Amino acid sequence: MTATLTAENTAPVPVLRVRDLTIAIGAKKNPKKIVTGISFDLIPGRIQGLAGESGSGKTVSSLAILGLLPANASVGGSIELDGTQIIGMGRRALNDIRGRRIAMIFQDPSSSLHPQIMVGSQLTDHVRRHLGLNATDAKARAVELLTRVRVPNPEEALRRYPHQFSGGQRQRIAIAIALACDPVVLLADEPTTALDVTVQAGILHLLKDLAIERNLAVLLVTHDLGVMSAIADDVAVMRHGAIVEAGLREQIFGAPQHAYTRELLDSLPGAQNAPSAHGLAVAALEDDAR
Ligand SMILES: Nc1ncnc2c1ncn2[C@@H]1O[C@H](COP(=O)(O)OP(=O)(O)OP(=O)(O)O)[C@@H](O)[C@H]1O
Repeated sequence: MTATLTAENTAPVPVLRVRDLTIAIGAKKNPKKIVTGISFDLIPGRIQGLAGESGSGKTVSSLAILGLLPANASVGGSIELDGTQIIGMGRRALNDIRGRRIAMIFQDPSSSLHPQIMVGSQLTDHVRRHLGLNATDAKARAVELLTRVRVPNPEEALRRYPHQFSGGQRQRIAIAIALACDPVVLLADEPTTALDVTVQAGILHLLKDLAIERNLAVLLVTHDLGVMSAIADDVAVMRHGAIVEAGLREQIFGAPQHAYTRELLDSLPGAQNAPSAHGLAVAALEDDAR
């Protein structure tokens, strides 16, 4: 019998599935509802954007994926990594997933870098701990990673401290550490918000390339629709803890259905020409390591 190719069996398989995620934080008697039932998939090689104004619940949602919410948070729904439920998982199992299978980069790269430890040790400690490499192989891996994220003079960079690099280079180093153990999911929370626009474009370009070449499923959390339009493949728009609209980037930017999405797009600088003419989108494709 010949197999029939249907839309169903050719659909990409998500590596991470979020279903009806609810998050409340605070005292048991009167918790504050922060996320009210969101669903999305992360697919290898694709960038899923989570957009929305400040306070809409984007960061809290991504922290839930890492099991990093405060102790007074209650989480409902389902978050499955390759079919394994993350919600309610024990601390040991979560620690094993964090950094190894799911990595994260933040707005401030310094928060993932220790200020008093040389960049080389931070990278090699990470791969030695998680991958069990010996010192020589760990160093080779560190150089390879710094080369890939385009930190200049990688051998020398290993012996420098984070403060000796620019903000953009620090974010590149944070990305190298995040990728050190070949994660399948990368959570990127406002990864370029602290950087100026020309540097932003280089980092966005890098994230886009890495997603494709490593078949990495990326969740890009940002309030900045310019950043979103530059690299996201799929976009979900959040408001007050709910997803109000989701779809392909072209649909969301070209034909937004929800009034709130239109409002956000109208508030973009140069909105009358946006989104395709947005400077970042163009710059991200043209720019190189800066
Ligand atoms: N530990 C906490 N305790 C209580 N409330 C919290 C806690 N962390 C976040 N919140 C609240 O949850 C809501 C969503 O916050 P979140 O940081 O997810 O928003 P966001 O969409 O990522 O916005 P931003 O871009 O400003 O970070 C906010 O009202 C915030 O005050």
